[in-house]
Amino acid sequence: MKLTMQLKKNSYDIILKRGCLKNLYQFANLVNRKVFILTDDGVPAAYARTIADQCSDARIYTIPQGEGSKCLKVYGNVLEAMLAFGMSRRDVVVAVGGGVVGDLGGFCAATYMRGIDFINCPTSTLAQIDSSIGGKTAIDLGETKNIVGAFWQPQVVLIDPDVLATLPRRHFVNGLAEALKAGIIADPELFALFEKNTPEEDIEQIIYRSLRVKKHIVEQDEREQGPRAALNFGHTIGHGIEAVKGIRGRRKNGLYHGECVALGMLPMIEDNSLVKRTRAVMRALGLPTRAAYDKQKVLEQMRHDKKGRGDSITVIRVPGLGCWRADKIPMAELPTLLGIEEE
Ligand SMILES: O=C(O)C(=O)C[C@@H](O)[C@H](O)[C@H](O)COP(=O)(O)O
Repeated sequence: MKLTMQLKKNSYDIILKRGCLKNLYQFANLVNRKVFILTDDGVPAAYARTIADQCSDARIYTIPQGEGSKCLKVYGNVLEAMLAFGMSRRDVVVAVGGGVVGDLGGFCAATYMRGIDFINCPTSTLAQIDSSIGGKTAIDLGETKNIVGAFWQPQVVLIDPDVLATLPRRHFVNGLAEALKAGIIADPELFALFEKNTPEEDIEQIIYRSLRVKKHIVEQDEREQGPRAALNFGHTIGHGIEAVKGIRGRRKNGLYHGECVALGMLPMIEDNSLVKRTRAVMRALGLPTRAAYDKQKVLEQMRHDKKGRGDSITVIRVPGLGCWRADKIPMAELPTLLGIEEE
């Protein structure tokens, strides 16, 4: 299956095909240029080697697995390794890994020599379903998520669902939260696939339909000036919980990104019967539907959300399945969203 992200001069193909990693050379120029392959130590090394074998001059650089690598220090280390490899403006960065590798690799490509080519080969459910397309690249500052970054679209995205077979179950399910998000805001049939509760069997359809939702929204609003904010459904509270509970991979008992997004979506659904159905899907998948966290601290984090403007913030609400609404609310109303009672 192929989708094309139509963004005028930034357009690119998204290839979704079992076994496609070994065919990257068919979609991108990997010879007569340096190819810097970024991966992490949780990704089977064979995937990066499969890419390297198709290049005339490749360097594999492996970072520690986990959100902790989306930081200034690792970002600097990667840039230094790119410079030491002798990379020029005509060379390319290939990310082979999950959301962390893609976000960091994309940001390195966006900023090295003011921007060089970037290719994304996502290997986690979350990255295949969501973060590998759309051009958001970023690192964190301390606990504040994605606060330093750039919009930098890839040249091509190669999605091989076969690689998901090596993921631990919890990691696999984590990414499905973003697909559930896409279904809730824009694709009732995708939501129905989740109610069937056979995600392994339906994974290609789940990935395809989620990417289609995201593509459609990004094409209307590449730089999140308007409707792209819909993709942030669940993230205002989700990023806050992530910062406070700690993200798994950075903190031992932390939660994964998708798990936090799942928790963040529930309070934003206005239709009670949809809340019940969503909760049932989440339980069946093994996503959390409740968690204990310090609400005041989460609130503090929510004030840093990129959808905030001074005293107000835009939040995404879902009035019913397949639709959404952006509401600009005063920051003072955020406590109510978290169920914090006014004094
Ligand atoms: O691509 C987008 O736009 C999204 O909001 C997708 C999100 O699922 C994703 O987690 C994104 O990285 C969050 O972006 P941020 O702007 O809230 O940092």
